[in-house]
Amino acid sequence: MTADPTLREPVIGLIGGSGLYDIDGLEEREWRRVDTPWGEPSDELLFGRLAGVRCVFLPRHGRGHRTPPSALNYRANIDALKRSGVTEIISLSAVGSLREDLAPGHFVIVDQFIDRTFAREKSFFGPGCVAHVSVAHPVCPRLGDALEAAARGLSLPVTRGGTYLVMEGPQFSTKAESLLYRSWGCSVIGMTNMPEAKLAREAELCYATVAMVTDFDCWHPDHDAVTVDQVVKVLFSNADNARSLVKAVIPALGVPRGPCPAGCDRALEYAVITAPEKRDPALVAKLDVVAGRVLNAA
Ligand SMILES: CSC[C@H]1O[C@H](OP(=O)(O)O)[C@H](O)[C@@H]1O
Ligand SMILES: Nc1ncnc2[nH]cnc12
Repeated sequence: MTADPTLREPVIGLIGGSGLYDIDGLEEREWRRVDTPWGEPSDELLFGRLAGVRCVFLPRHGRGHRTPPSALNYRANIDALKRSGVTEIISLSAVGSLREDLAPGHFVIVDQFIDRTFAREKSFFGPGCVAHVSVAHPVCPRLGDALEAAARGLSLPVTRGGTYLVMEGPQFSTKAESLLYRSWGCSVIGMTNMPEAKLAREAELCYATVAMVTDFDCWHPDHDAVTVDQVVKVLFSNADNARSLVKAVIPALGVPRGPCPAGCDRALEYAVITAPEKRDPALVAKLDVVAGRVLNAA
């Protein structure tokens, strides 16, 4: 407990992408099933402490990598993390590079996304309770600062800022698509960070991604096509660096925190537009953990 009532003990949520199905070094570790009104999360969640700081880890594709990007239950994953007490989420994701200077092994702390996904549930809200949150700045700068400082402290090759193009997949891009995304100024490409980042914002959770480059996608003259074996080779060394990064950043994030300076934890303040008497009680009940702060306010 902290003496100052305006400060909260942070609980760090970690979403592990391809190649990251567990987190070592956790004390008091325990895998626990978490039920949600949105269905099943990708797997049980791993609870524990790193350097005394409470952490909750979720392997995005499940242990053994069972679920492809389009079939992930992003709503259940974010709800499960929030109902486990998580206050901020660090996503660790494999990506292809769309820039010559971002070679395999490079980490990019992205600050923007272009969402080209089309076959996913993208909101907790809907008929009976309509809300529109801002995702103009989808990444929490406070988390980005902490991740950048930790990565630089470890001398990891890291770039702060960049746009992550989120494609539907599961196939990798055509060369024409890859060239198009480069012409849009995108830095990296992957299949999972949307709607994850949008849902984290709806759930008023700070969110940041460490995009870990595994390949040059197919635009690069020296890399004709992406293959999983090529990706996997880099994935495991990236995963080792990601574990070191997590260990380095957690103590910095573990100090009692006030409100998010960027307002991530108040994203719903003016977002719900449906008149209280017109709201669907069943949907409002489902939204209890995600949006109870604003929906249940007197
Ligand atoms: C195995 S390469 C393709 C796969 O990896 C990335 O997923 P994640 O963000 O969970 O690391 C990419 O988006 C694809 O889903
Ligand atoms: N080139 C690529 N395209 C989409 N997702 C990826 N994940 C890793 N590499 C990727």
